[in-house]
Amino acid sequence: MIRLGTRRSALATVQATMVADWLRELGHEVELVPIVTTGDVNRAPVEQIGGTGIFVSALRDALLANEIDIAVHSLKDLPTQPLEGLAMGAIPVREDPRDVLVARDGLTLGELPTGALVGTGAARRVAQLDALGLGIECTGIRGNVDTRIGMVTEGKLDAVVLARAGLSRLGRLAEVTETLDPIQVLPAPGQGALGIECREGDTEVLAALAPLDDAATRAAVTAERQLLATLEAGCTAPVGALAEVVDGEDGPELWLRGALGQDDGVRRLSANGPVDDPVALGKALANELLERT
Ligand SMILES: NCc1[nH]cc(CCC(=O)O)c1CC(=O)O
Repeated sequence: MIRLGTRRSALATVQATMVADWLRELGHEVELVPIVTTGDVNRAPVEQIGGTGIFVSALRDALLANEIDIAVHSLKDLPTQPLEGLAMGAIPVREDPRDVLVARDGLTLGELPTGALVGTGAARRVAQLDALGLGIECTGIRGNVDTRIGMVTEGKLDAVVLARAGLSRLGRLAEVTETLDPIQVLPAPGQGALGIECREGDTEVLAALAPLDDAATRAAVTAERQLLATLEAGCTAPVGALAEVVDGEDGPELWLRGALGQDDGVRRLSANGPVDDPVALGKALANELLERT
């Protein structure tokens, strides 16, 4: 029996159930174990509670305490620093990594009037939206997907920006009014991907998870997360990144784009590298972003 730890939110539950179903299809027995994290209990802005890891610490503690065998994380919420004793057993095929707009009256970003109120507290999204010079105003919000979309439906906000992957998993893509082009808004490093953690050296669980891993997704998110780590930033930093395996002249290569919000605007750069060294690519692009500042 594999004990799978999950947060109780609708999105976390859907994600955990997906992973449980994949494992069951492979012939494993799986039990869901609900875990409450600081991020679920505390309604204050994420930046104030202490940033990185507030949604994952309790899950990781439960893994180390042998109360659960695997933890399913949204990779974008997972700190880049590896934790002693834990291993990333699988990174499954990623969902569409882009951000989306859910606006009143079916509006797109360019159709929002000057002064429109857009709900998002994420520094990455605020920096990139400001850089577009649309005259819209970003305001911080917290709460689950339902609460956020509700603020648009109830007329308290003109729009909210969310991860497409979350809406897709919750079956709410119909409410999307525009999918944001990464040329304008780069997603958070790891957005749309799941990270399935287990205990290091737990060979049975590692073997069970291995078939769920997708090499291209792992290469892409490794480059994105290395960029974030080299910038010494966390999930609350104004950093966007998106890597993809693309067809190069001599076969597949990794293409990484990065955005760094600063006082005077957003800096963007991109670079290509070999698929088998995503860490070097992430470091190189991060250093280039820093050099130009
Ligand atoms: N920060 C919360 C969070 N963590 C993961 C997702 C979406 C799913 C994903 O990116 O895998 C979301 C919601 C959002 O940003 O809209």
